[in-house]
Amino acid sequence: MTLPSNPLKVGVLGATGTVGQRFILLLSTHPFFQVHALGASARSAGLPYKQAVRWKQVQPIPEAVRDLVVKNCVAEEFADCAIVFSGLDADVAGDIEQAFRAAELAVFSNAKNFRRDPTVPLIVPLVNTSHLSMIPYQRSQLSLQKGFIVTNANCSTTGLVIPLAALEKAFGPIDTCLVTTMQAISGAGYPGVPSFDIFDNIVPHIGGEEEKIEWEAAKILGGISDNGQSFDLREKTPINVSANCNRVPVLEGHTECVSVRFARRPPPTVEEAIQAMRSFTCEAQTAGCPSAPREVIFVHEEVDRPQPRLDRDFQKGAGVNVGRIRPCPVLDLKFVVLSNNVAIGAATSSIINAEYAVLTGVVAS
Ligand SMILES: NC(=O)C1=CN([C@@H]2O[C@H](COP(=O)(O)OP(=O)(O)OC[C@H]3O[C@@H](n4cnc5c(N)ncnc54)[C@H](OP(=O)(O)O)[C@@H]3O)[C@@H](O)[C@H]2O)C=CC1
Ligand SMILES: N[C@@H](CC(=O)OP(=O)(O)O)C(=O)O
Repeated sequence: MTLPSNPLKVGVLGATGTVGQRFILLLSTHPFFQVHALGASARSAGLPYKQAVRWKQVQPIPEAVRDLVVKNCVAEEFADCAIVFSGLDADVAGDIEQAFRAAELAVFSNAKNFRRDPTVPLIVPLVNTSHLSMIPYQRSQLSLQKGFIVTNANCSTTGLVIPLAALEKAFGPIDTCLVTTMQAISGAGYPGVPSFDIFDNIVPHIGGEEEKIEWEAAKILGGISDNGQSFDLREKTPINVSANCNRVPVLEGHTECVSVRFARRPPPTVEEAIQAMRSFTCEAQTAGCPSAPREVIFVHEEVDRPQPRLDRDFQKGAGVNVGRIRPCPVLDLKFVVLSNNVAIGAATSSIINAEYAVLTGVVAS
């Protein structure tokens, strides 16, 4: 593992948005990274950050970025950044991130645009940091020396696959998974869902969300071919996921009710599943990533937990909360997951991915 001798200069694209603001806060005290450049739309470019942003965080804007002038998202303006984090709106993220990669920049993105790309890793850092091994092939396909794109997953996918990974590690493949989400309004960015739609209400549709969860789980939980040139997408051990997604009047924290069936018979008991989740560890912890949670999965014993208001900030939102692990009379087991959609569901994941890339030499420090 290589610890950087000096802080690395990093850029944040979409710095004024919901995810961008979380990047700013997390990076302002980061031991490896120093915010050097901020990018957003033409509406914000040219303004000091404090003027461009509609700041919605509890903590004040960090001193070091208050007066940084926001730039247009063009690669030349970020040329001296070792890493660029992207919290860009998906409508523009595709072209911008591709241009940054072509300019030999290392891009860690929250946007959906490249998640299905056959050479782009889709990494939930508490599950599959090993997929970074695809980077040499991605670079070779584009004749690049340093540039690449790594994505992190949809926020609901992220909360789901972490307990699934723990269960699969202990008990082998899960073949069926039913999940019903209750997703916070911050997931829709700012200003997001109109108050008239969400106050005193539940909206039983989030465009494209169910398809993303159903597809992304297999890429994350699957392996990489022996030659390091393709993701296996679980062809040999299919994991069939069916998702129902709902927007609920919660500010932060996505809750998911999950039922699973294992390929192996007999399936694990509730006690065995609790033990597997509690003892689950990941490479990001072993490697010493500073933003990795101490406990990947915190299993609650109380019958009425996890709850978003009480549990979303546990471990700064970097791990996941699981509760109510119990037998399922239709499949094998069922449980509830709570993950912080703007932390491990977004900015924290990108940052841990970047920390791991630095520690393992994928990004030179
Ligand atoms: N919110 C969440 O929980 C999660 C979000 N994501 C993904 O992360 C990304 C950001 O989401 P979120 O922060 O919620 O979105 P927001 O709408 O809050 O922020 C979008 C950002 O994109 C910038 N932007 C918009 N248009 C352009 C443009 N033409 N050129 C350059 N920059 C532009 C905005 O800048 P300006 O202020 O100048 O308009 C703003 O900084 C999205 O792709 C989203 O899908 C992923 C996981 C979770
Ligand atoms: N769709 C998620 C947030 C999001 O932007 O997802 P994605 O990054 O997959 O587009 C939510 O509304 O809670």
